[in-house]
Amino acid sequence: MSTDEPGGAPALELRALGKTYGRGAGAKRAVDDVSLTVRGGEVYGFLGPNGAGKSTTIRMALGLIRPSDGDALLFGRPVSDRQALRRVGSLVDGGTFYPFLSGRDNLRVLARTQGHDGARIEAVLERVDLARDAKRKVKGYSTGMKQRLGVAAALLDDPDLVILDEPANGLDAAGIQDMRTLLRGLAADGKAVFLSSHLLHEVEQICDRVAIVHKGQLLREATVREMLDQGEALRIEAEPLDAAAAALEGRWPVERIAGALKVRARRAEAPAIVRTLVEASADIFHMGPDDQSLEEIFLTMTRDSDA
Ligand SMILES: Nc1ncnc2c1ncn2[C@@H]1O[C@H](COP(=O)(O)OP(=O)(O)OP(=O)(O)O)[C@@H](O)[C@H]1O
Repeated sequence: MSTDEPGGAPALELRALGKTYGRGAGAKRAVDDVSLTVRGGEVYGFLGPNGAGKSTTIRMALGLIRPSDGDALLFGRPVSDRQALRRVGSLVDGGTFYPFLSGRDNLRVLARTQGHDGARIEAVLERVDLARDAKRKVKGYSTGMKQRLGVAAALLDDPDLVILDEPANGLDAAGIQDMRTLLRGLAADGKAVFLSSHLLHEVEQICDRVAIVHKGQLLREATVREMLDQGEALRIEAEPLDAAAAALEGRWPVERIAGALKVRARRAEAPAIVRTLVEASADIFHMGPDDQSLEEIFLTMTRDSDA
C-alpha cells in the first residue's frame, strides 16, 4: 500500500533545492540544485559525509529554514501548508527530551503541545520497543533508547512521511538492527521514510534507494542494488600481469592491487574476460569476486568529484 496522493504526488519532492548561508565573501553554498522524490512504501537514504548539506536539506524539507532556491513539496504542496505538514513526523538533532521525565511522560507532553490526545502513545512505544522501559526516566536511557524515543515522537501523529536526520547515530550493531526492523516496518505499512546518514554501511541494508550528496550536490541517485552493481568487480591473478592488464584495459576499468588486477565488471562478463586473457597468452591463476561495499563506492565517487 502506498500513501502517495491519488494524483501521484510523491510524499516528498525536492526541486532544484539550494541554500546559501551568509552573503558576500563569507557566503557558503551548503546545498546546490538538489532534486529528488520519495514515495510511500520506500526507505530513502540521503547519504554523505559530515558537512555535505544533509541537515540543511532536511531542515528545508521540513520548512524549518527557507531555501535560497528551488522548492520542497510535501504531498505535492508547499511545506508551508499546514495540512501537508501534519502528515509529516520528524527527528532532527536526536530529539529533545526532558531528562527527568519518563519516556512515556515525554511523549505525553509532546502530544499535548502538538494538540492531540496521545491515544497512540502506547502503540508507538510498543512499535519502537520501549514499552518495557516507558516508565524509566530518560536520563537513564542509552543512546539507542533515546534514538528510538525520538522515532516514537516522530510517529506520534501517525505520519505518512517520516523524516529522520541521522537516526543511526550513536547506535551499536544491535541498535542499528532494531532501527532497521523498525524503519522497514514503517515502509511495509506504506509510509515514506527519508533518512540521512554518514554511516553508509548501516543504511546499505535499510534503504531501498539512496542519494549520495557531497559538498551540497547530489552526485548520484539509485537503488542500493544499482549502486552495488556499479561496484561489482573481479579480482584476477594472472601472469604476466602487465600483459593481462594491457589486454583488458580499454574494455574494462582495470586497477592494480597487490600482485593482482581488480577489474570492474559484472559476473556475467567473466567468460569474456577469460577469453581475452587466454588470447593474450596470459595464464590465469585465480579469478573471483571482489565487490565493493556501498562505503567504497561512495568513497570512489566523492574522490572522483573532488578530482
Ligand atoms: N547556520 C549556518 N550558517 C553558516 N553555515 C552553515 C550553517 N549551517 C550549516 N552550515 C554549513 O553548511 C554546510 C552543510 O552543513 P550541514 O549541517 O547541512 O551538513 P551535514 O551533511 O548535515 O553535516 P553534519 O552531519 O556534519 O551536520 C557545512 O559546510 C556547514 O558548515
